[in-house]
Amino acid sequence: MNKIEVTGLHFSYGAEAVLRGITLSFDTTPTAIIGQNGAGKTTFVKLLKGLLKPGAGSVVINGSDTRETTVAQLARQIGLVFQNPNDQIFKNTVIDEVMFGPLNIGQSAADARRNSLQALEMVGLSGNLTAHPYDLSLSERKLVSIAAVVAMQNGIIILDEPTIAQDYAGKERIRRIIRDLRAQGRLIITIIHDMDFVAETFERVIVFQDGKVILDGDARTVFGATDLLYRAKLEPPHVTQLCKRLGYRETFLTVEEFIAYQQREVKK
Ligand SMILES: Nc1ncnc2c1ncn2[C@@H]1O[C@H](COP(=O)(O)OP(=O)(O)OP(=O)(O)O)[C@@H](O)[C@H]1O
Repeated sequence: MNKIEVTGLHFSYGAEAVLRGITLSFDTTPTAIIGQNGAGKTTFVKLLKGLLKPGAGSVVINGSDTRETTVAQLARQIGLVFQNPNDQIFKNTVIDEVMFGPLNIGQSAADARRNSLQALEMVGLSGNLTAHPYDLSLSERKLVSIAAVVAMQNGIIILDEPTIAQDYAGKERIRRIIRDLRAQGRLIITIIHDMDFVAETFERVIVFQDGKVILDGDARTVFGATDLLYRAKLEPPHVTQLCKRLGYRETFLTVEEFIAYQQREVKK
């Protein structure tokens, strides 16, 4: 069971209301949360992780209300990969770094090592076990921080901007990781500004604006709602924008999709 139920969630930092009535359910559909800077995305995922507690409303993770659950208990169910890996990494070797989380939540040394080796295999860093994380590139460090959370075997994983500092190959790798985690039945939620990657990768997209959800649906429906997106100061994916400007009524999410459509039209 990997499930999140958020009901009537409000949160303020002092007098500043940041989340203003959010109701959402999450199952194992890979989901992207998008929204302009300051929309409340990071605050929302901190509430999911139990690092912040609701001002009003509730967050229920696999049946447990976060107000009645400690951060340590939640850490066994939900993992958060920070936007900046440098905020997360502090050990001297890659393998020690990745094993830290699993050991910390009570896995045996043997289990922690096995899960860490599998996670490093998944992110493509099995050849770097004894490297110092700071001798790796920023994009590789990001993969180390993903492996460190994957190895904890949480059913729910939140990624904050996973594609930052990733080149094309890195993005392909992250796409595969998300697909593999989904195939394992894990629930993946990602905060992200890279709309092309969202359109190519996520089945469900949720749009935050000023602490509220203004759109929630499959990627094609959300990216087809261009007026609402522009009002939320978001740009649809490049291929979606191009095709709309060329006058197509359909919402295209990927270049491949558009090419396939054109080839079908030519044959008619
Ligand atoms: N610790 C804090 N104390 C006070 N205000 C905060 C704190 N963290 C965030 N805020 C404010 O809350 C609002 C929402 O911030 P949040 O980081 O949740 O937005 P976001 O959608 O994640 O933005 P970004 O895309 O820039 O990461 C912003 O106005 C921000 O300045």
